[in-house]
Amino acid sequence: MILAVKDGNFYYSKGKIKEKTPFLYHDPINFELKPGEILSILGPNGAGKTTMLKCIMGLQPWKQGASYLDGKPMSSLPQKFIWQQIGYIPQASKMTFAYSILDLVIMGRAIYIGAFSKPSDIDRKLAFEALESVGIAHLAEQSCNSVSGGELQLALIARTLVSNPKILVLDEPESHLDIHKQKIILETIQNLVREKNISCIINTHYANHAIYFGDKVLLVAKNKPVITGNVNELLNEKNMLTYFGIEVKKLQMTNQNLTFSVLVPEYFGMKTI
Ligand SMILES: Nc1ncnc2c1ncn2[C@@H]1O[C@H](COP(=O)(O)OP(=O)(O)OP(=O)(O)O)[C@@H](O)[C@H]1O
Repeated sequence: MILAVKDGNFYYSKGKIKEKTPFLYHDPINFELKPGEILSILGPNGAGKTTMLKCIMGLQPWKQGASYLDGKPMSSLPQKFIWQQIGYIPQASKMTFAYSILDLVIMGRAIYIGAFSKPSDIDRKLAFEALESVGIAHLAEQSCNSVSGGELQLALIARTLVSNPKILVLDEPESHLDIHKQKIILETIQNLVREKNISCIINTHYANHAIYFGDKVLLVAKNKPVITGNVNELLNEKNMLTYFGIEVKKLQMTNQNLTFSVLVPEYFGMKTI
């Protein structure tokens, strides 16, 4: 399935104020995402990344332009069909329902379970395996209300895994996770994309995570051109200064004949150890 956005732009209406509201993005959004591709969206706080994800999926209608699934305008497609294709994981938020973590994940199977049917043993098994794959199977019977924000985030990712989406959309999935859980999430996303040949859009504050995926990036910031392209070309010292106002060094490391790039903020180099 190919997801495309053509000439997308958006503004939040200012209630009754008649003045013309400027567009949130300096330029219209344009990209095409094929199976097996990962697009990382990077930009400072308030640049409009979450809004962009919502517009891309149709949760927030573009004020200009449109999103397309396999060439068909998303606005013309049934909601049920769209949500069978897209697995969306919003930013972590506290759940107020007393479901168990396992039940939360089983809900991800809803599109495969008949309206009047109960989840089968297979649904339960798949849900448990998804919890294992993100490293929190030990929390299966615990209530959603009694786990940490990061653990809940992992459970929401597991819930999306069991629904077998063709397009995975994640809004800052690593933001509440410790460094080991971040690794699990990054590897899980990359394996899913490769093995199931799905596509993925991820909002992230971690430029190095985008480099890890090594695929496409979209850079956005207030009053700056929106640019899209290859991670290795766009995530450089000049663009980090332009889009984030921070000086970084792009370092190259070689390990077992593989060369990796990493962006290191200059302030790390200013301290003497
Ligand atoms: N419902 C809303 N009504 C009006 N303005 C909004 C609304 N939601 C967000 N905004 C504003 O739109 C801008 C973009 O918000 P958005 O949440 O998309 O940014 P973001 O890049 O995801 O930020 P962050 O990195 O901090 O999560 C911000 O200035 C925000 O205050």
